Amino acid sequence: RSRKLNYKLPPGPSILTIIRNSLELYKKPQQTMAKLAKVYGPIMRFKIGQATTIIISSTDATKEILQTHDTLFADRTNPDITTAYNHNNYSLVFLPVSPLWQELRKICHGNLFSTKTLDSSQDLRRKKLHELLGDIRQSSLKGETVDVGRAAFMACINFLSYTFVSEDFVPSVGDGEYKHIVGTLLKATGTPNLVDYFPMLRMFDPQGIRRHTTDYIDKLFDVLDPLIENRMKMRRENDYATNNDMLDILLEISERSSEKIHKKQIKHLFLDLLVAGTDTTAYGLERTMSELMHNPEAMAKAKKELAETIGVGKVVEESDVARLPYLQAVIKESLRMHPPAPMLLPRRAKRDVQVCGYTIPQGAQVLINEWAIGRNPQVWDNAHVFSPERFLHSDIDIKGRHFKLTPFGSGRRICPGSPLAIRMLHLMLGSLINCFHWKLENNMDPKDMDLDQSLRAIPIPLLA
Ligand code: HEM
Repeated sequence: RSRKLNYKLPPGPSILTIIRNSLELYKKPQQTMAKLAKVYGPIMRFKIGQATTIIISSTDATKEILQTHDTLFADRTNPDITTAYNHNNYSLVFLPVSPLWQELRKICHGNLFSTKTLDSSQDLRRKKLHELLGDIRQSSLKGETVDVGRAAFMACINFLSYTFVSEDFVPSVGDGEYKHIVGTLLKATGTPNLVDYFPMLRMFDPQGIRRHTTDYIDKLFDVLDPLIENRMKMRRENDYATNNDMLDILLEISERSSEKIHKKQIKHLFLDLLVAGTDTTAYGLERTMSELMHNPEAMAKAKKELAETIGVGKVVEESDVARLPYLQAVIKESLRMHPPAPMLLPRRAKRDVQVCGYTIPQGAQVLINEWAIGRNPQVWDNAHVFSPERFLHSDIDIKGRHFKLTPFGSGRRICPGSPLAIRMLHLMLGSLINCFHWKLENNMDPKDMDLDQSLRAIPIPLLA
């Protein structure tokens, strides 16, 4: 009897249902999966070609996967695209748990994203923040509309490139082109690739996804290669003074022990960090600004807190954030309703694993529908209402310990960049609303906003 129960597979839609919903699945995957989960349950199986995917939208199952059985789900599925440039052999995001992956995680945790390192690189981000605010001030003087998503994207690239190499990538590649490169890489990672479902098509690369990706990685490496070479040369000079950036830290580790990390791994690591960190953080910022504009009461409270704590018109410092509990609650609430990685990143079952009474088969790809959990009325009171207050007297955090809110994942593969992402989000959001008043383009009423659309708004400066 129990044996039979042990081998129960999760239910799931038939191939016909999948085909019928394919356009919607492609355009709004997390919403469509949430709708299907209402019919098939919170542990749902999709089988297309040779690939089995399990979609999870319950907190219990999330906890079992990310905590109880973390070691059995710690590898990722490797989409064909990651084989471009042999990235799969170096990638922190896609390597299976292995000595190299462990070394890279250790470097991230102990060096790149440690509190000490991030504290000592704050000046670099402060400089970039002032530039962002300067650009917005220029727009405000001309009464120009700001495309908030685009401004956020460019700011995140600059924040990251400065934190990584103390230089802007943008001038070397050209502003629009960089967005295009990262945008294309991200789109390619998110585009369903026939090869992943039907591996025999691999040699034909029918959608050209691997080909395109290789071209774009090429462009990014054309920027990174000379940057790294140049720094290596400079470091050999006697009077070299460190930049306090991540490239120096990585080269120092490499000089001490080249088997830990070498030049090629450094550029693959930067590729991962840029692709994983830019769009997610920019999306988080844009959606939070949209929610605040749509909810004037929450905006007023956040502004009041800033005015009382640091003074109107002042730029937020990283050290101010601990004294801004409402701003922190706003960001948590936005990550609940608009997780930038709505299905987290895929995990892979190492062997058959029992989860909440079902067997997840070995090799299955497992996706957690974070978006559906964040909007589930059985998990959250007034799940569809933006209410930062829910976090004010609650111990729920975003560190992967509370399985109803894991926008950065949890367990061994939890996002290593979250300490930097959280700093960037608070700095940018706090300063944008403390230094400017914002109104929607064309006098649009905030009540009529479509919160999934890009945000276009006009800044009006607030003087210190
Ligand atoms: C709001 C911004 C961000 C969100 C919501 C986010 C979310 C995530 C999620 C959900 C995962 C998968 C976790 C899991 O499997 O349990 C992840 C992994 C990762 N993230 Fe982030 N991330 C953000 C920003 C960043 C930044 C700024 C960086 C680096 C600069 C970064 C680097 C990475 C890397 C390298 C991984 C792969 C780790 C591994 O597989 O071992 N992320 N992120």
